[in-house]
Amino acid sequence: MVALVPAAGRGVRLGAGVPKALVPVGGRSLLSRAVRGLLASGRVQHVVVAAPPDQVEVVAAELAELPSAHVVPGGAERTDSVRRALDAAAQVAPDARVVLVHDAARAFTPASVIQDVVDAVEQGAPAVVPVLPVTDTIKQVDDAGDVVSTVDRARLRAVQTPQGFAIDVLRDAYAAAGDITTDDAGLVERLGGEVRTVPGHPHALKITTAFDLAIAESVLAPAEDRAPARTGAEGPQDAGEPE
Ligand SMILES: Nc1ccn([C@@H]2O[C@H](COP(=O)(O)OP(=O)(O)OP(=O)(O)O)[C@@H](O)[C@H]2O)c(=O)n1
Ligand SMILES: C[C@](O)(CO)[C@H](O)COP(=O)(O)O
Repeated sequence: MVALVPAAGRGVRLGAGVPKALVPVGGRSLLSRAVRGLLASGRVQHVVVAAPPDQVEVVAAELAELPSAHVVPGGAERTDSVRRALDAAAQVAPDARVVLVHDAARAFTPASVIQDVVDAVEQGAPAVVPVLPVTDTIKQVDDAGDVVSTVDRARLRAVQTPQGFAIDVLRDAYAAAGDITTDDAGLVERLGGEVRTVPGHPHALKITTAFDLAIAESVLAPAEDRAPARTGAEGPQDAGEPE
């Protein structure tokens, strides 16, 4: 089993000043956590990471402890990064029949989600995505931002990663891809391919904004990695800090 990890994004919405994949949470980068999570699932033997093109050596050093992780330069769009990793997978894992595509930004995805996706592909589904029901009311608006309608959310799902594929299905989808898409299963859909869903998990959220990062630091990072809680015995706090 080979997993592709697109990690070449800049993280503009996070605004951390470094590529998002290299942002640490609890002393370990999002990328390192995502790759270790895939390997710890017990279902992934090889990982191909698409790094920001100017950070390939930095990313390789970040993953140096993980000999099953390989690093290639990513591209301008997520689709370009996945395509480059998929091409490299032919050398890294030539016998792989199943491939996962997993955002570095979904660094806290539970092993059970990874295992469920792999199981569904191995049981014959050509493409599998983990999903969550939409919990907010959804409205469609016009160009002015005025509400046009309220969408029936009963059949809406928010899509996470890892997304799993029979590797030939993903190769065919990328060979046919004309435009960029926001997810890989979208390319399979365009070819009329079947895409199955399995339950996702709130912890598999995509860390996109500073708020998401705060959630990761305070809730998702293992307790031993978190900054110690204040006891009140540390002495005076910074001026201006709320009591
Ligand atoms: N050219 C790109 C753009 C995105 N990604 C990866 O795709 C995943 C999902 O993208 P997103 O979370 O939107 O990351 P960014 O593109 O970095 O975010 P932003 O749009 O805020 O810059 C991330 O792991 C990101 O590194 C990638 O490999 N190559
Ligand atoms: C692949 C993905 O994470 C599934 O939700 C998502 O589509 C990525 O989209 P982004 O706009 O590039 O963050």
